[in-house]
Amino acid sequence: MIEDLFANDDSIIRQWQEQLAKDAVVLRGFAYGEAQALLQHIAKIAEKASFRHFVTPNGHIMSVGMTNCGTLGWTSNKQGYCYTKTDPLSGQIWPQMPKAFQQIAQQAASHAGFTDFTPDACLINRYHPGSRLALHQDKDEIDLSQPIVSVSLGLSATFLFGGLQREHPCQRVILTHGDVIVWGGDSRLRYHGVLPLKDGKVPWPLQDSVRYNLTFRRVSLP
Ligand SMILES: O=C(O)CCC(=O)C(=O)O
Ligand SMILES: [Fe+2]
Repeated sequence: MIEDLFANDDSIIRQWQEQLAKDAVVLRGFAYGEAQALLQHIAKIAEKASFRHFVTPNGHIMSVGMTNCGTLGWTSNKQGYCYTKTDPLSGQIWPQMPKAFQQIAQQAASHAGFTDFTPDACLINRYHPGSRLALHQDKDEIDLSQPIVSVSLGLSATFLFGGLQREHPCQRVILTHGDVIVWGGDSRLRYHGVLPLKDGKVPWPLQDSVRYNLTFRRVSLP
């Protein structure tokens, strides 16, 4: 009864955890309280390093818009995938990783049992309805001892979380505004992807039909 009273009250942050596999967990609502600040930082970063659609090595234009912050940024072109210190569009170094980004990433990682996570790269993904991310492994990082921390903001998405082989079955996980997934250790190289984004209710303070995802990585060895 009491719960029903608060069911539609967005000022109450509900947080819980769901274990997906060994060393992989969804932290529901973990970034909800920081969401507005994170979105403001994304807008500032995009003023310096705008969202763009990378071409994959096989010539496909990605439907997800991407940019980066941190000392290294993930890029793709016909030659392959790599991390660069500068933005190939501007020739400038990538925007600094905001403190608020580092904090939420470190807190989420340590909540999931990975202490001392020190990300040096944050890939920022922007999805519009219809955008998708094919099943892949995050394996361009030299340091695979640290986890991936992935923060979802905006429209809900269906995240596919598979096994260590592409053919392994995938769990379908609905990720909503403020959810965080952490995967590392034995799960670090699990395949994952995002189904084509559906339009839906856009959470405050966003106005457009959009989903952002912050993916924090440790690329280089400490
Ligand atoms: O958008 C997501 O939830 C996943 C993003 C992802 O897998 C990546 O950037 O490598
Ligand atoms: Fe990924």
